[in-house]
Amino acid sequence: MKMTFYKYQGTGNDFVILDNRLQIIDKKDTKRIAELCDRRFGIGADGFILLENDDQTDFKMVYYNADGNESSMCGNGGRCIVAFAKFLGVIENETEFIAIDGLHKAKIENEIVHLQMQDVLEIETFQDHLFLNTGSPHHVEMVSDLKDFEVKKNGSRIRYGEPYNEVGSNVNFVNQISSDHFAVRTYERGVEDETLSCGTGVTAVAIAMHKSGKTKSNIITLNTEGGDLKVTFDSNDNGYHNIWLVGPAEQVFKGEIEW
Ligand SMILES: N[C@@H](CCC[C@H](N)C(=O)O)C(=O)O
Repeated sequence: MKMTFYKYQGTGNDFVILDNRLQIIDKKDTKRIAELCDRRFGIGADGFILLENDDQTDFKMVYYNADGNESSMCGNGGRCIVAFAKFLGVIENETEFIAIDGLHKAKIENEIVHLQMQDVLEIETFQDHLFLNTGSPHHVEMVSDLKDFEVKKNGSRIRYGEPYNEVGSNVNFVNQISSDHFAVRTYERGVEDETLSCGTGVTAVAIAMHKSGKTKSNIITLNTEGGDLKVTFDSNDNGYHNIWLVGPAEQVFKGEIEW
């Protein structure tokens, strides 16, 4: 059967998105999803996303990594699916939708998508890194020379090493630019490579930098290889609340695939 697909990107993290409100897609077809995400033999993307109906919210987001496996939350994909829902006429400028990690609020202002992330109540602090879950698991480590840093080599070593092993973690390497501005490069599990940006990753970095005292600000700019994102939050003794990931999300092209 022929299906229309849409390609979106959010700060260079790119996704194939399909409208699956009629439940046409075989969601267990890992091989087909991986083929579509392949940059040489397919459309090419870091992830694959389905927009589906939900009884209680405006829509449901189902997220797969480029390897074809359903995974945990994708922040940039979340911003892109909000833009897609508006494009389809499913929402106007404000929404509540459901994803694998729970309910998300979002709004679109001047083409910029603001996505509310889950509260972060647990952060593990180690000598050279922090570990936290912002919808997806993230290892956050500061490095001195981010520009020339070997993200794929070091990221994959950490991702497959102790204590993460096969389940893995995404790995973020960070440089501080100013009191409230950081540069980030991320190795993503499930893509098994560096991506140009990771939304749950920059959210984790902003919170980790605040937790470790590198910044006192609760409005943080994150510079990724694919563009700038902002993360804002409130914090108290219990953790981090009212967390918002803010940035652009753009439809790049659409086409037809055989499914
Ligand atoms: N690109 C994403 C993260 C997607 C999920 C991740 N690869 C995982 O499996 O944990 C983002 O923007 O958050």
